[in-house]
Amino acid sequence: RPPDFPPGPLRLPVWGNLWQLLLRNNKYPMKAMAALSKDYGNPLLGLFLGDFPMVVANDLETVRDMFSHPAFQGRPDGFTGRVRAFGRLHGIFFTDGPYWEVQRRFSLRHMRDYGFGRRFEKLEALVLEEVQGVTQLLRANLTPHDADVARGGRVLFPDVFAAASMNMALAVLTGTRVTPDQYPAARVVARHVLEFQRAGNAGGRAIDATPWLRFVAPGLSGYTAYKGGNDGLMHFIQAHVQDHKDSFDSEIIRGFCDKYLLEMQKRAGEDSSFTEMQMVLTLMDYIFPAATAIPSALTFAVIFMMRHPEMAERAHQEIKDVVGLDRLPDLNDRVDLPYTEAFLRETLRLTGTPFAVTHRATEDSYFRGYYVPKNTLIVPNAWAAHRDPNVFEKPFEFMPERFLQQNGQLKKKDVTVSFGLGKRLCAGETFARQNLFLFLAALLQGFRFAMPEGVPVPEPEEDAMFGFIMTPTDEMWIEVSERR
Ligand code: HEM
Repeated sequence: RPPDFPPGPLRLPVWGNLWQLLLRNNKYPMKAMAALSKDYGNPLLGLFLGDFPMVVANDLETVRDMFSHPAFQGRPDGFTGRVRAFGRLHGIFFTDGPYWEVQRRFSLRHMRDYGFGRRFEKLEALVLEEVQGVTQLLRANLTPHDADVARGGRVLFPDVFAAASMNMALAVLTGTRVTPDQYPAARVVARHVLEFQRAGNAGGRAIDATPWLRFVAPGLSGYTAYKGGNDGLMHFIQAHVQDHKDSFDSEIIRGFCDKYLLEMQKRAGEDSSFTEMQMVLTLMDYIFPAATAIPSALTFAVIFMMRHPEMAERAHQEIKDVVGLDRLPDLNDRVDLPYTEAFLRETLRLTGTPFAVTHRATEDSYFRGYYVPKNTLIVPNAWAAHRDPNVFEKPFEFMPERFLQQNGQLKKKDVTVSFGLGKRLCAGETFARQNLFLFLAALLQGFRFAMPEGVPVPEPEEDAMFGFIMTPTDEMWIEVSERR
């Protein structure tokens, strides 16, 4: 252990402290880390993942400071990032430094033109069409293309949201959408991406410590799911890119993909980071959270609706009073629906990304008086931060009202870190929050949900699946009834 490194257990051979984490809790590494941090009486834990030093923050204040530390804005250069793009680092999630800055800034600046990250009537209308499509399906107005997600009065979650959610991102990225006859194929892609999400996240994975595991145990190490999930999405995106290249017209820019092609044309001959591979990975980075994080968060919200019917009822009444039942809630209603918004925030607090996405120290530095060498893995344990008893009363309980003032209005400040903080803040936060709200409000307005007889309602704290994001239990067929 380096001198002045944060406290932690003895480093063991091969996997370093992964052994102790697995012993402590082999299902949820974020819980194992929180428990170890308690043992050492310190919110900051110093561990080793194989040969990599790793520093983990385990309470809200330390997590927030960690996110903002200027030396902690890198990403690990490891197996997880490189395997996505044939051994190179591309895209937004897994890059850092000037390359990442240029690419993140370019994507956000130009995606804004199509409504990403702001209010934009055209995109909002399109999203509401997608919400409408899902509510039609939930009302059992089924088309021949719905058989994979709706049968016998039951609907498959989170898959039911996948195509609609991908369409919202495609509207910005390519200006196209998947038509209902292509929904089953799009849902297969989203399933692949879900496997990718579940296989990922340095900080809990043996394959990051010992990449050779993929040769010995490709299935068990998560390699097959990770690589398969990535390749499934890559083929989907590459087909879109090929279509856009074939029909490209610099006078008619249909979305971010065309903007990127134009930029590549402008920079032809230059040694620049604007390459086709970077474009493909950027599109993938914006579509994979849309295909999985939004459907998973909505499914968790449905689970909380089943676990707390009285709270679903309260939100329903709020929507009924403000919007009525004859039209879908829209973004203008958002400010008048504080309980619905609080329901969403509470869902994200208790689910979401357990470790955000692992960061990397880009130089030797000190944090909270401890030495953190360059290239240390930086892990903000958001799971623990969101259960910090010094900040959240009854932290394990689902209590939307914790986000409300006495007068029922939303609290001005939201201290949670569901989307991270600082320079690496989730690039899709506004887009995600807006669209999650629109879908959730429609679900609360129009429907009740129940597990089939004899099947218990899941308890996310015990049975959600770990990965980059927490995802709901697999194969959730839920009974849906319409509110009248
Ligand atoms: C429930 C929904 C979502 C949650 C909870 C969420 C959360 C997060 C978190 C915690 C991070 C990592 C922040 C960090 O490294 O410190 C992140 C990164 C990111 N998110 Fe999201 N996200 C969601 C949806 C979306 C959506 C819908 C998109 C795009 C359409 C998106 C795009 C991104 C991108 C591109 C990054 C990488 C940012 C970077 O490395 O610079 N996210 N997200």
